[in-house]
Amino acid sequence: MTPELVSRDLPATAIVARLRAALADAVSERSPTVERLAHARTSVAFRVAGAPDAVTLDLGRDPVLVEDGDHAEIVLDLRPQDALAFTDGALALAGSIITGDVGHRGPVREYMEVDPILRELLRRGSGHEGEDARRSSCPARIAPELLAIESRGLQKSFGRNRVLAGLDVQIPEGMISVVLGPSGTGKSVLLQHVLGLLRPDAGEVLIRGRALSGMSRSEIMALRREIGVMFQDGALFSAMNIYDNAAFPLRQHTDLTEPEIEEIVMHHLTSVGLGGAIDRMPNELSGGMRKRAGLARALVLNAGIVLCDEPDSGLDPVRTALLGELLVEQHAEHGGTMVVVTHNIMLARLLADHMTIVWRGRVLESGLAQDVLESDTPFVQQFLAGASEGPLGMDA
Ligand SMILES: Nc1ncnc2c1ncn2[C@@H]1O[C@H](COP(=O)(O)OP(=O)(O)OP(=O)(O)O)[C@@H](O)[C@H]1O
Repeated sequence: MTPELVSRDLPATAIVARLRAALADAVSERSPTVERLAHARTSVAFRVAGAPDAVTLDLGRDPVLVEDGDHAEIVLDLRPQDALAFTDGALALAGSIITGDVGHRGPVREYMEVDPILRELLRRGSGHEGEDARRSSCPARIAPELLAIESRGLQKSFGRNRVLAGLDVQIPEGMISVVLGPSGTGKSVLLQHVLGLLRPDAGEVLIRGRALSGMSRSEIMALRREIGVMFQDGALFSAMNIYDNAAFPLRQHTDLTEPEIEEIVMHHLTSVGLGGAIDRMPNELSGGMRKRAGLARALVLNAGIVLCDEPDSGLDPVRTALLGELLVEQHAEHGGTMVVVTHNIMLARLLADHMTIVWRGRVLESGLAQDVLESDTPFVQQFLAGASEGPLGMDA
């Protein structure tokens, strides 16, 4: 690779051709490693084995060579739905996303398997049908270093009500992951375990590879700062206006000055369409507005993981779709890992890069959304169709 590999002046088609070549090169004989940025959605750095330098490919500016061992990234400022346009050379590339720290080095293929954009680039760029088919099959298990959240054999009962029955969930870093399941199947209980609000009867939860069970109370409190939560009902403080609700986490967890807080809060409230409603009290808002205020509050700390518990509850289908689009937009802007818990299949289809179907406290199916949606497994088909006939019964 050379510094001329990608340049802003190149036409999109040339950028695509060069990037494809670089990616193809990267997963073949040179066997480089990829550096994953913990908070970035599509930032990837290639380090070519044996080369003295790492190459930074930043499509928003000229590429830069950095010294071996330094921070380096390739930044593709693309949303998943733009990946096809990008590979067709029809999309002009702009901007960049550079956030977080290098979190992992490993074979680029591992990263590729959980990053929908890289997968698509490589799949379409390879030109080998057989290889395409192999690459598009979702790995049964994702490398632990690439997971934002993992639950292993999680069990939880309330009295005689067994809610989680050995739940193995894998939430990959950097995507919108939807945990889909019918009411009462234990999705919210899972989120409470992730936040350290409930202790499992057996099994464990790991956040970015760290087991919650091994953490002290203060470490769990610190961890919660890394996790933004959009609660089911918005969970706004009724005595505070919208501005103060959104400012609350910043006032509680940071030393920022009020002007700095104002800048952040106004940015987020404006981006969720509430810039004109900052003085309103929660009871003066519609259900959809309360959700959006809750989302803004979940985002202000720029947490690497955002959990959204039933964001569609109480919303009609149109408002649900609008909120879904807002979540996709916000994720594209801020990156990170977004976990959406819902029983709404329409919302899941709209949002999910990755999907986990939970049934009776166990995982039925998990993988990249396109693979899960196309699964021919009878119980997944029945679940996605919402059909009463099939292997899933009341007592399944
Ligand atoms: N703190 C608790 N004490 C006792 N039972 C609980 C507690 N929390 C949850 N449960 C029970 O656990 C089961 C699963 O609840 P959970 O809220 O996780 O379901 P869910 O999948 O999120 O469903 P929904 O879509 O309705 O929110 C329910 O039977 C619920 O009554």
